[in-house]
Amino acid sequence: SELYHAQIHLYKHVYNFVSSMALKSAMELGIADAIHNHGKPMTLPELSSSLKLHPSKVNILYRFLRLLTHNGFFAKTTVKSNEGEEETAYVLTPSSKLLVSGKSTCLSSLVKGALHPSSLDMWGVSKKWFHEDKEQTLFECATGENYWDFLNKDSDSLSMFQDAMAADSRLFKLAIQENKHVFEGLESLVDVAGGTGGVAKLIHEAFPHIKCTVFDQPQVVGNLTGNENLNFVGGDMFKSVPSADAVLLKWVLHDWNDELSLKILKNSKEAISHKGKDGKVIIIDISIDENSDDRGLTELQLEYDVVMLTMFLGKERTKKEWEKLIYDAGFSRYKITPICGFKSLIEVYP
Ligand SMILES: OCc1ccc2c(c1)OC[C@]1(O)c3cc4c(cc3O[C@H]21)OCO4
Repeated sequence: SELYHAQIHLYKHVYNFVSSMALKSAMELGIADAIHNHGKPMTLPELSSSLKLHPSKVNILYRFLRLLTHNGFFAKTTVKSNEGEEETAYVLTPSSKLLVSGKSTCLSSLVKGALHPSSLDMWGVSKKWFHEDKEQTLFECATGENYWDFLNKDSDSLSMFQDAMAADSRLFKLAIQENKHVFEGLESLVDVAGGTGGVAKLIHEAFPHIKCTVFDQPQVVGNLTGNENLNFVGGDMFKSVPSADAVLLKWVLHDWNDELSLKILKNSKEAISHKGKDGKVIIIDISIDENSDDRGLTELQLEYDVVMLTMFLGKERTKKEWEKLIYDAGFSRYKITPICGFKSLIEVYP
């Protein structure tokens, strides 16, 4: 009946957080690493002892694994025990392979950061946030400070955040390999808000002749040293951007509203102005396709939009919104290419 399905729909959304927290627990316990290192399907007792859990926790581990297996993070098979009996054993799936540490595809630090209390606790004041007249993020409403100020004053949170960004950047390696043409012909590139240089290092590896500059706030790049073709420059992207043949803006503009994004794009346009028509700005961000029939992808993109809104007063943009922003910044042409996962690569030309 309609009432039955409406209840399932509502209750499922109430308890989605349990699936998020079960995933977080799997990451914290290192379940994916244990199964990966076991080298073959792993039974529950083998997994429990590998995780050094107290025997009383074996059934708790089973209940978490049952939910995570149902959600596609593990799969069940059977193995023969020494006595020749069939035993249930667990194997990794493509999703839990993203939790195997040490691999370039490991996203554990993103799971840790995105599900850290500093990202969740703010939701306790959402009603107050909706009813106040101040324009501030939910994070500021809850903590009294801007998220970036919070990161810059708490080195553990800053390194947790940077580890998360670096994890996502490592996956960007696949995008670079699939889109070499975007970087060919460039002699220099400045990675704006490039943090600790994760992306610049990937570009430098793939294109050693490109002179890469990582540009971020002084307290982020201050004590970082590069090499002959990879250097770090401190500054304020809202004032000016160091000049180069190309400016890279990966996961930056979605942190900022249109007015501030326009400022960053105009400064980026200035930075490539010496290259005339050959200069370009490369934006890596979500481009929401409202006509997409991939409801799961759109749900993730709209969830990211609310995360950016509540933490940065930022936004994820639709294709039309990107077009308006790009033209308002004075650029003449752009090209959007979907890249690995849920983001797009937008080449913008003066
Ligand atoms: O554009 C930058 C950018 C890109 C992604 C994310 C950002 C900001 O903040 C929200 C987020 O969900 C988040 C919050 C975090 C974190 C990672 C993390 O990933 C997500 O580590 C600590 O807190």
